Amino acid sequence: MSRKASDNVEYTLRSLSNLMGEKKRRKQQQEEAAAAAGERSLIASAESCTSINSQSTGAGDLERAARKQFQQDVTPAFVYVVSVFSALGGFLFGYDTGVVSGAMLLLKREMNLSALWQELLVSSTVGAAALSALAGGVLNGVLGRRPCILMASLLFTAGAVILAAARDKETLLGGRVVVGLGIGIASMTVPVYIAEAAPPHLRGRLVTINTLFITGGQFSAAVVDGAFSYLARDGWRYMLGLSAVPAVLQFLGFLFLPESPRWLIQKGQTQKARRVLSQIRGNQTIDEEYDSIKNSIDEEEKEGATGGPIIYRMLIYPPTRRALIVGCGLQMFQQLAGINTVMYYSATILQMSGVDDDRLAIWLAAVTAFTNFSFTLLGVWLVEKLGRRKLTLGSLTGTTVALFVLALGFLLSAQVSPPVTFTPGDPSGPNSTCTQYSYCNKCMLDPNCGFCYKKNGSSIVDSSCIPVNTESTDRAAWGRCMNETKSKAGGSIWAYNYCPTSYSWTALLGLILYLVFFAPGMGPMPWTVNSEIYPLWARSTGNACSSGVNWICNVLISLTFLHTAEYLTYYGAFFLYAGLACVGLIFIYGCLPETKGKKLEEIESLFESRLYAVRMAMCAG
Ligand SMILES: O[C@H]1[C@H](O)[C@@H](O)[C@H](O)[C@@H](O)[C@H]1O
Repeated sequence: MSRKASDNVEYTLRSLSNLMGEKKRRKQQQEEAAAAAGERSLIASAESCTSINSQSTGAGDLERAARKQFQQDVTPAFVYVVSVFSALGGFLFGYDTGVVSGAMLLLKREMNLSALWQELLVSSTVGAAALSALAGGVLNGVLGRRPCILMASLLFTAGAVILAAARDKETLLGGRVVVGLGIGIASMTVPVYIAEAAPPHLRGRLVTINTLFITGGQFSAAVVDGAFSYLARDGWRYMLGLSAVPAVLQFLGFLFLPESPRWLIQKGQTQKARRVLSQIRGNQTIDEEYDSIKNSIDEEEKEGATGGPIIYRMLIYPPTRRALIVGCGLQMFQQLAGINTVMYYSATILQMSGVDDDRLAIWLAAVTAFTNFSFTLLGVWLVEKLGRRKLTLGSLTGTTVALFVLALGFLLSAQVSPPVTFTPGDPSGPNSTCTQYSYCNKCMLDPNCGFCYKKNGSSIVDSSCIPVNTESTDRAAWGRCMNETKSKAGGSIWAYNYCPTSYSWTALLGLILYLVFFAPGMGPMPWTVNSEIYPLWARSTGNACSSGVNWICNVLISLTFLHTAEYLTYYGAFFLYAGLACVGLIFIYGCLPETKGKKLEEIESLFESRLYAVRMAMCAG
């Protein structure tokens, strides 16, 4: 692209930002310095968790008023443009991880995929994301944030094209790995980039927007899956290929967006860093911010003279070691609380609750994704009001209760599981285990069997356990439920993966409660907190490790869910997640400090030994 074209687009982006912010800024220019000074002293006074509790006092009112004034005065719209273009990486993360379940329904028929290949196509992306998130630490440190985001958008685009054009399953696998590599890099770079560009009072909100985009991507994927599921052929090509659109948009946008000023200062590119800082801070004076970043880098360089790989230096230096434990712990408990299992099995949970139309279940899964999205929006609003700590603790407490309700729902459903009342002759011979089960619950837990029944009013009659069709789980291998999958008046109903009981609403209640509580806090906070708790020299590596932990735990939970459910039953699996969430609650209560409103350069001190212990005791008290 020519220099002139690049200048034009940059000019357009700047004009867009100016249009949104300049007028108001000029009008209130004289008041800026006073408001900024007020903000700085207020931020300094908000040092400890206890000061957050003082919001109802007169000082709290004053703080709120000054903060509001400050935000109106000096937040240039350019920082929002930067955040939204970066968060397209989050959108693609959500879209590409979410779209595959709907695409798989069509793919497995058209490409005749075995269960192993289906599993491979889903988990190869998450596995590749784990690897590239870990590698992203080195890339971020060496190349900078901007080239990494550009690289991720290229990978997203290439992956989408490969997938849309694939003629065989091997090419599909290649495409899914390429997309996974993009997801991993984007997931660790975007939060860091936004956090480094944002002003302290907006940082939490802007980084949380990235998670809003992740859940927005998951919701869009569910809608696209629903819409293209009506296409008899090649619907999956559109589902998988459409992600090229936001990927290309992000690539083009990032050709004109700047590198992170903190990375530039670290690399000694001071003139460029100053230019970028003034670009993202508008007319606000940047000297103080520049000096504070520069000083902290100089200090880090003095302290970090010990040498050795960054991860080693992080581990031997107590503040960064503590930050790493907090960051990785948050990401681990986010996944161990089972979000992706709950999302993935939402259709099953909904079917359990009496939705016995497949297509309706797909659309209701979109409603689930929308609930996750809209409650993440609540998180965007709450993060600068409640702070990270309160929001995370409140969210995980609710999530734990919801997991108990979900488990209870499955338990009650298992206890009142309908019996098998009718055992038809088995054409596949006496070897089928399915026809030997006497209750639906046993039948449901065996992946090879399904429950075929009729309804007489509200009672279940003529019920049998029959092997599932090898081509599709939405019908039986033989017998009455071989053709009929839906409930017609007096017809047979095929229940795969669930049992029809009158307690299923409890699981539905658990599902709704889960999303309402998880989405505003446990969904976004692990990403947000990780983007801010490490000093600059350790930021890339810290985020690479914690994102890697997130993806590894994601694979672990998704791959083991079915086996866990087989050994422990469904309710056992959800009781296990609830137990893990309780452990997470204790961990977060004891270790997560409040970072709201602090400059990135101040946050390291929160993890210094004596202060850390005192602060954590104060927060806990
Ligand atoms: O923060 C996100 C979000 O909560 C998503 O819904 C979930 O699928 C991801 O695994 C998680 O990292």
